[in-house]
This record gives sequence, structure tokens and C-alpha cells, in this order.
Amino acid sequence: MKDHLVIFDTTLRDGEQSPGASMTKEEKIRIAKQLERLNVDVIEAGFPAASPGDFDSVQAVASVVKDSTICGLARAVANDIDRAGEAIKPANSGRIHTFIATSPIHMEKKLRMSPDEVVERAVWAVKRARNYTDNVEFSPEDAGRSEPDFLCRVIEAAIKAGATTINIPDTVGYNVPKQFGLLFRELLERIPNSDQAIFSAHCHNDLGLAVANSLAAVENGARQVECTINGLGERAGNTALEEIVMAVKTRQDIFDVDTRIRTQEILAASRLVSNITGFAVQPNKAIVGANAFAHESGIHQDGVLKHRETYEIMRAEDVGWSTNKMVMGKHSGRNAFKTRLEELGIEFETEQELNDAFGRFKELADRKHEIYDEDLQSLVTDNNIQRVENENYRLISLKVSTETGEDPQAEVTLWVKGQEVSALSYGSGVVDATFKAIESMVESGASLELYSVSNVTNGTDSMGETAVRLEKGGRIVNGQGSDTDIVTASAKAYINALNKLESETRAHPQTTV
Ligand SMILES: CC(=O)SCCNC(=O)CCNC(=O)[C@H](O)C(C)(C)COP(=O)(O)OP(=O)(O)OC[C@H]1O[C@@H](n2cnc3c(N)ncnc32)[C@H](O)[C@@H]1OP(=O)(O)O
Ligand SMILES: CC(C)C(=O)C(=O)O
Ligand SMILES: [Mg+2]
Repeated sequence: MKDHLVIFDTTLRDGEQSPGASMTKEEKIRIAKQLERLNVDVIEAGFPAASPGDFDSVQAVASVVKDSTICGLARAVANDIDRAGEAIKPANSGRIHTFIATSPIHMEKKLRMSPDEVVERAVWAVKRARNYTDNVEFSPEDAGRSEPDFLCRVIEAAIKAGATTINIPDTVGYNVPKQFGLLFRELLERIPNSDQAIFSAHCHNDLGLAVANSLAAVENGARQVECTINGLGERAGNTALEEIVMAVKTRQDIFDVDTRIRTQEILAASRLVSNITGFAVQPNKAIVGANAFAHESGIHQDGVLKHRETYEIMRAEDVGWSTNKMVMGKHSGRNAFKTRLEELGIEFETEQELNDAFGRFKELADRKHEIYDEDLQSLVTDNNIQRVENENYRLISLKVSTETGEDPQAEVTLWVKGQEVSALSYGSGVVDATFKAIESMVESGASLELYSVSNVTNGTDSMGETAVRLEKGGRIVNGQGSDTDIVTASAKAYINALNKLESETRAHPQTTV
């Protein structure tokens, strides 16, 4: 039976200390609910003495979250501890986390206190916190730069005073894994009452070592890790929750611990925190980055198609992705190209046809970063002809103009059931004018139920993807279009929907496509 590793999430406290990441009460509640779905053991919801707003947030989180312990941070001063004690009162399970710095530089230059005074204050703070809850965490801030002898002294005293969790922070991200691991071993061995508390690691990422240091701590006896979603936090951030959890889960051969985290909720948590804070997740970020389970190079794609584990150590589905992803680009090979086209319903009769299409694909890939399904379809000439025959409508050309004080206009030329037709229309914007021009030629009588635009990659030159939903006589169809020009993408989506509407009308009178 493995030991339980307590996952202490501090996205709402240390994460929020990231410049620009301040959250409102409502936003904190939304994140806290997702952390509860993730099944984190402890949520550090804020620093109640920091402001009336943060007090309210911690109190609100304590009121709505039922399955995780709610924690408030407090300096070793009376008002902080009392505010934290009040804020966590509504929680089913509440914790006060009190801290005081123990490194020579912090004690002398910041606190202006002697080591004896720091020990005395730590003991006093833990005792005061115990008046509110029997779940008290104590942190010797900047432990990573503190003297081990002094750490042993202050921690022993804090446990004696009633601390049930001892958190060892590498506050400035100065430690390296071997050193940090040995520090845990030394503290656990030398402190006589260390068995009466859970030891915890709290690492910062200034040298990019937060996760490695936390794992070294776990290997040396830590049974709580403090972390944040997406590694959000002061300066370069904190230990990333998703990385710690998946490292422990994936390397059960190395770690003697396990977590209770519902890993399928990880991606949703990452996206929520990113949306609320506006801190984008880099594409190559482990676990939650857009490329974490994407393969573009042919050799990898070939390997994954033959046997997933050749290039994947985790399942995308286990952390919340719907599936892994094959990205078609200039590094892709024949196997992935052929497989994707087969998925799109396109098969080659001869090896030569495949090779010719693959050659055209490579030429296009040299000009374009990512090749989309539409590009693949139009690469295959025979299929192109078939597509035109099956389609009633096709965009031939589009010209739009917009000018301050003038009505936007669109001139559209379409292939309509074997004939080339053109129309000019005005609208409230160029997309509206384009749709009106198309409708004036097609006269579908369908109503537009939804129109949305999203960009596929970052940048104003990126591909725009549009979706159009049309309804006619109770039938609903969704059309998609993509292009670097969003008006063209919109026209393609509208026409795609019209074609579906016609073919669906013939084939399946009541379905949604
Ligand atoms: C490593 C960490 O992440 S620690 C947590 C950091 N988070 C925050 O600071 C966010 C919330 N902070 C705040 O809102 C404010 O700093 C407050 C409300 C806590 C304090 O505000 P102020 O009273 O204006 O003090 P200020 O922030 O200027 O200075 C901090 C004071 O706390 C003292 N202090 C710092 N840590 C501690 C501690 N753990 N225990 C006791 N005193 C402490 C400092 O020595 C300084 O005291 P001084 O004013 O006598 O010199
Ligand atoms: C309050 C403490 C635990 C902290 O965030 C740190 O030292 O980094
Ligand atoms: Mg910190």
C-alpha cells in the first residue's frame, strides 16, 4: 500500500501573487469548484488579512467547497491569524497556514528579528492558530537558504506547539534537487518529533527546478506538495500541479506515493485558470500545452499509429484531452498522410496516386505551417472533381469593401448547380453582406442560428476557423470554413452548410450534421 501524497493547491494564493493574476471573488469560486472536482486535498484560497476582498473570497470558497480542506495564509501576527481563523470558519475542514522567515538574510534584513525572537514568534503563532483549528501548517519561509541546525530547532518547537504540517519552502527557487532532497532527509531524521507532522515541499521555479525539487523531496519523505495549476505563481512560478501529479502517476515504479487527483479534470482546470488570469499556456507545456500530445514528424506519427506507446508515456485522455493529435506538416510521412486521408473517406487506388498526392502535400507544407483537412482534400485532384460534382454550391470569388460612413458591400461569384452566378449585396458588416449576397443567389430560405470565428494559431496571419449553423424546416446543419481571411472562411462555412442542408434534405430528413 502506497503512502498518500497530499496535494495542496495554492493557485488562489501564491498563484494570485503573480503580477497581473489578481482574481475576483467569483473567479476564485469558479476555480475552487474546479479544484474540488479535481479532488485536491487542500485549497489555499488566499491571504485573508491582505484585503477585505481577499477575506471575502476565502470565506466564500470555504462556504461552497465541501470536499477539500480550505486554508488561509497568515503572517505570524495576531491580526493575520485571527482574520484567517474567521475566514475559514464556514469550511467543513479548515486550515491556517502561518509562516515566518528563518534564513539569516530574511531574519536580519527583513524581519529585523533575532533567531531567538523568530522561534518564540513561530511558537506563539502556531498556538494562536490552534485556537481556531487543530489543522495548522507552519512554514519557515526561505527554508532553502536557512541553516539546517536552526531549521531543526524552529520546526521541533512548532510541532511541539501544535503544527500538524511542516512546509519547507524554497521561497526563491535557489535549491537543486539533490540538495533539497537531502534537506528533507536530514530534517526528518534529526527532528525528534518529526513523525508528529506531515512534511511538505513548496518550491519556486526561478531556476526551472520547482517540479524536480518537489519530486526529490517526495523521494526523501515529503508527503505533501504545494503546487499551482499551470505552475502559476510569484516570479517564475510554483511547482506545476499537473506535472507533479502525472510524474507520480506515470512513474509508480519510482515513487512510494499516490495521489487522489482525478486526472481527467486537469485540462479543464488548466484552461479555466488560463482564461481567468489571461496567462496563456505555452504550446510545449508538459501535460496541458497544445502540443503535449501532438505529433508532426513522420517517424513519430508512424510509430504512434503502429503502437501508441512508442512515443507517448501517458494517455491524452487521462488528463482530459479527447485524444492525441496528428498534425500534418512538412515533417509528416506517408503513413500519417494516408491514414488521415482514409479517415476523411479518401482512398488511393494505386501506390502511384498516393505518391503523387504526397509530393503535392510536401510542396504545400513547405509554404504553410500546418495543413488542415480541407487542404488535404483539395490536394487530391480526383476527389476534388468528385467533391464539385457532389456539391451544389461552390465559392468561385469574393470581393468585399468597407469604408467609414459607407455601407459594407460584398460581391460574390458562386458555382450554383452547374452555373456561374454573381451577386452584389450590402450589409451591416462585410460578413453580413457576403451572406446576403450568397442567399440572394441560392434562395435557401434557411435561417442563420449561429456564427462564430476562432483563430487556429496566434497572430493576425493565422488561419481563421468559422462555423455557421443553418436551420430550415426543423433541420439543423453546421458548416465549417477555414482560411487566412475570415470573410472568405465565413463564406466557405456558409456554403458548406448550404451543401449539407441540400444533401441532408435528400438523405436524412431529420438529422443534425
Ligand atoms: C513568500 C510569500 O509568498 S509570503 C506571502 C506574500 N504575500 C503577500 O505579501 C500578499 C499579502 N500582503 C499584504 O497584503 C500586505 O503585505 C500585508 C497586509 C500582509 C501587510 O501590509 P503592511 O502592514 O502594509 O506591511 P508591508 O507589506 O509593507 O511589510 C510587511 C511587514 O510584515 C513583516 N513580516 C513579513 N513576514 C512576516 C511574518 N511571516 N510574520 C510577521 N511579520 C512579517 C515585515 O517585516 C514587515 O514589517 P514592518 O512593516 O514592521 O517592517
Ligand atoms: C508563504 C510561503 C510558504 C511561500 O509562499 C514561500 O515561502 O514561497
Ligand atoms: Mg511561495
